[in-house]
Amino acid sequence: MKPVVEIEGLTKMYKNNRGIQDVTMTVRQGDIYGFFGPNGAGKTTVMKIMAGLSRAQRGTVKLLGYDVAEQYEQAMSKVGVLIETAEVYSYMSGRKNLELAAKFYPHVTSGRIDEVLEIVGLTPFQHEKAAGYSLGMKQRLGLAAALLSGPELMILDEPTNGLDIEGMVQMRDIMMRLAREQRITFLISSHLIHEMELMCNRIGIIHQGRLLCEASVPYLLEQWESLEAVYMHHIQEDRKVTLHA
Ligand SMILES: Nc1ncnc2c1ncn2[C@@H]1O[C@H](COP(=O)(O)OP(=O)(O)OP(=O)(O)O)[C@@H](O)[C@H]1O
Repeated sequence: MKPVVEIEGLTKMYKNNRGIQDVTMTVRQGDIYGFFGPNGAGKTTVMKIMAGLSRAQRGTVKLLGYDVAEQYEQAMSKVGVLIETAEVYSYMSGRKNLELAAKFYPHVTSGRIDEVLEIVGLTPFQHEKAAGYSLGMKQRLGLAAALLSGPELMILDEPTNGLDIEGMVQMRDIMMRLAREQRITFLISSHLIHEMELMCNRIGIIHQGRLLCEASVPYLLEQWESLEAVYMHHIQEDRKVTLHA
């Protein structure tokens, strides 16, 4: 499978000496790649650099073969992004929010807005003000906005964060259906390991700014009882290395 995301040696350290160090990872076409790490591990930092919202000090990011820092427009042309919580104008209806987002894409038609509303299950609520939407509905509206341009790759930072069980299941079902039926590749960050186990075929584990492991989920589950066990093993090994360094 050809790589859709190629990240090499990505480093960005903030003044407080936190950040990410030498992160190298690969997402292949058709993956639902789980980018797993606890709070503060560095997931958002990596994703912001990927989306061109922040600059790395070292390293490169290629999306669909294009370097984000040097060929930004080509790199992002088939990429949908949802970083942190969806930006939703609550005084507008769900549909009006999408019409506003569609202005960034000259080729997006009103028919495409109908399609994405249908995909995320918001068709019956499209004319209601977003102020009355639940958090899950707002996240699904954000997902719809990210889908407008018909992306091949979706970069989603904690898309299920803060959702209740029903909201999580709905979001997960939509993403898995899009991957299966529309062959969209997903890079999804989360601090919920069970979510990753249910949804992802590959996983990258980041801890304190460093990628500790990248592997296929079925391969890991042949050797370990759960991804939680994989994670605990890797952070314990990492602590030993840090202790002896
Ligand atoms: N602008 C900033 N200035 C200083 N430190 C920052 C800044 N942004 C992030 N950090 C620090 O860098 C580290 C990585 O943060 P990041 O937000 O990328 O982690 P995360 O894995 O996305 O965590 P979370 O799930 O809590 O969002 C954290 O220790 C955080 O405190």
